[in-house]
Amino acid sequence: MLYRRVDELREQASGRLAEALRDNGGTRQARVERESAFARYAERVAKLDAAENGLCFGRLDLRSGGRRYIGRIGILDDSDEGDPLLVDWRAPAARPFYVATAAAPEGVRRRRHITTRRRRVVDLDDEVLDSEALDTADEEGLIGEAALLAAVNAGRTGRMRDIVETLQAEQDEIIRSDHRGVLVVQGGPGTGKTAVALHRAAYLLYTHRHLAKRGVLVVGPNATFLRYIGQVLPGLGETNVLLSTIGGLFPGVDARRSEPPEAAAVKGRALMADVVAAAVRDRQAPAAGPVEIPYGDGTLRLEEEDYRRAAAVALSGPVLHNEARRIFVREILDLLTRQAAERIEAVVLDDDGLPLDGGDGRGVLGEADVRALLAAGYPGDLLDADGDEDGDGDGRPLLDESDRAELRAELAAAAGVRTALDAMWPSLTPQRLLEDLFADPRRLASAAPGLTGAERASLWREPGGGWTPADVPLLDEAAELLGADDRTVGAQARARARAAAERREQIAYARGVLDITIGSRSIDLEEGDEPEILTAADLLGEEELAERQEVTVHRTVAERAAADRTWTFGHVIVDEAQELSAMAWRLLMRRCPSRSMTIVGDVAQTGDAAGTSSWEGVLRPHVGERWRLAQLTVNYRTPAEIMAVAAGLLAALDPGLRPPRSVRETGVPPWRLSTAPEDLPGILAERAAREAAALGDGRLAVIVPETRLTELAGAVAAAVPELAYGADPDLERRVVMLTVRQAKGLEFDSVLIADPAAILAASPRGRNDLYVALTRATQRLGILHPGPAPAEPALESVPEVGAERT
Ligand SMILES: Nc1ncnc2c1ncn2[C@@H]1O[C@H](COP(=O)(O)OP(=O)(O)OP(=O)(O)O)[C@@H](O)[C@H]1O
Repeated sequence: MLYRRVDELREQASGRLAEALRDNGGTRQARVERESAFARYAERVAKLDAAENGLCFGRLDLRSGGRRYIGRIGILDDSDEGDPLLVDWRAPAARPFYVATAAAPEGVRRRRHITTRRRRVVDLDDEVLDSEALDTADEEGLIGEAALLAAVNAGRTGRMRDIVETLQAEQDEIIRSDHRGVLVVQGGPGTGKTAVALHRAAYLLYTHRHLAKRGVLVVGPNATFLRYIGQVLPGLGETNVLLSTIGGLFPGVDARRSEPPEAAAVKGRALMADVVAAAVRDRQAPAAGPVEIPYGDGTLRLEEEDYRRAAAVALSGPVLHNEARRIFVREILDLLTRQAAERIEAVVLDDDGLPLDGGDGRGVLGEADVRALLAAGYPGDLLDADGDEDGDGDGRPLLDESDRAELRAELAAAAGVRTALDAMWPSLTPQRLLEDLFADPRRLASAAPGLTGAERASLWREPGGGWTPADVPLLDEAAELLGADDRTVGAQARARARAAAERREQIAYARGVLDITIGSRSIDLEEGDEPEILTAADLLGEEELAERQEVTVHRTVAERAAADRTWTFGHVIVDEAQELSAMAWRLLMRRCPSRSMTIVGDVAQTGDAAGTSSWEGVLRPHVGERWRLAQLTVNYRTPAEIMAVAAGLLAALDPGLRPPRSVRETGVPPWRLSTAPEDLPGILAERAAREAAALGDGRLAVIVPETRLTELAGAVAAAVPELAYGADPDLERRVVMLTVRQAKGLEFDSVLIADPAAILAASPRGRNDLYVALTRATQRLGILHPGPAPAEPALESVPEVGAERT
């Protein structure tokens, strides 16, 4: 019945879409009508398509006798009242499906999980929530246990799936949290932090429609991870979302360069904000003695105190470097014009202030200059201006205003003046500021007195060669202090003129849409229509509607946001947030002035040297105490057998940390195998081939130390040709080789870890890294180590297998 209704709705929407496409009436009104209909029906069809699989997955039988179906979207019947046939999982009426228990049934008598394959119901699972059930209630407090276990045991595909069908109560609480500020979701590996964050984004976009206008930013640790989670939100019908790494958040910069972790760690420190600020200040008229500026065949001269005074004027207001430069340039040009004018006057006036006939070589300007001035018409003007005809030398300036303006313009264009200004106070892009800073140890020493010599040395590099992810927050910091440089200002002015013209058109267009929507309300209103679209016409002004049109007709919110460094988002989600440096947090906070953020992470999994070990330390500078912590405690990924090993490592990491409780056991213990060091590549290849064959359609990851990636990939690829590896490996391949850094946030049916001792030794956070590697598997785990097991009790506890078994 539901699919029949979906078909009807899709047919209606497609019919209208086709009509809009077919109709090519040429009047403006017709065009407006067509485009508006097109955007609306295209979106409707896309939402219906996204909901096709697993359309309805739940049923609530209420104690009051009613019945409610829960699904991916809301659907109304075709009656005049438009009664709900299917309740959207995000609607308040769906909530009991996720939270009702026998102890707190929330008016529910029976909860049914419905499993479908295509359009067929293939399984049902009922829970009766009554007092009898209370006696046998699941101590684990799991909701819809059978469906949940089926979901967590299912083979992986290399793409994250949504979990709307089996969300658990502690997850639902976070997803629907009405907390407006920063919500931190802390939980061990596999507790569904990523899943919860994405579902929260979908929930917020559904519940607070205005958020769609500013969009949601989802920040993840790397491109591979973003691709892994990339389908979840579109699959839930939400598209106003920008997925990005921190390195991707500075438009125009592709931060792919790599650098030693120590350099990245230095760049991530909060102190770098002061370094960048000092680097900018150092470019604002630094003391350098008198400045001589060649002009004509003489020189103009600025005393230090002159340009320092000009700098003080430029910095007297709250202005950015490049804006202040415009004031500084104005002041300096005033000074130079006065100086040049005086010299001209000194040349053309005699001691009594009376004009001479020509240059006599006195003053700074030579005869040639004076001849040039004469040729340019100055003396003619001078003589007139000075009332030369009566020869009274009445003290009025020789150069009138237009002469001075001309002289000023000439000075402004003179190469010598420009070079001097550029040296005293250059117009800077963030890129130029940082390139100059990193390339010059003296600049660094001046801007970064708080860093040690070795730390400063780690930052040194030649200009050019691209940017690293850790540079991006510094570029952003610099952009905040610099403002638009001269070239950008010109380009912006042109773009503004274009945008103004476009906007005028959009407003006219919006007016048309407004008229149509209001005028044809009764015709337009149909079941399944989002009521807010209709009321929007009553509530929105033309301006706002124009903005909406811009969104739907021209570019999506995500596209606009991606291209604009100063875009601020309605909500920001940060995944693997423990990896972010203090500087990255500063950047993110600027993107979200409302501080409406969901931050998910696990401090025990921090691998980045610049990463965090305490949420409090990270957040206090930005939100004080105004953040809330929510905890997830159940691990849906890693079976108990594997988690026992990881828990041992966690205890060694920090006895205060508790591992999450695994939701299931598989009966398959992890294993380890010791090889002769030289045999590791060969045996690893053989094991990978064997494991891949046993997995069928499942996914296998081989996690290796970064330093051995190339060597081991070569060996394994010889035995498993489909192996994916490299900078951005294809996770949909059945077998993939990854470093720990790449494996973060991902999961696989089976995992092989090669050379754990090298992973432990590779960084000061080696144990955290190994903990991450150990917790990637949903079913099976094997560890191969050259020589004896590393001296970690947790690893030693893993049963060792002979080379011939496993
Ligand atoms: N309620 C649920 N129903 C079904 N599957 C779930 C549920 N919660 C989590 N999962 C599954 O558990 C796995 C782990 O989830 P997720 O990747 O979100 O965990 P995480 O806490 O972000 O892990 P990590 O910190 O290791 O990155 C995913 O496959 C997810 O689909």
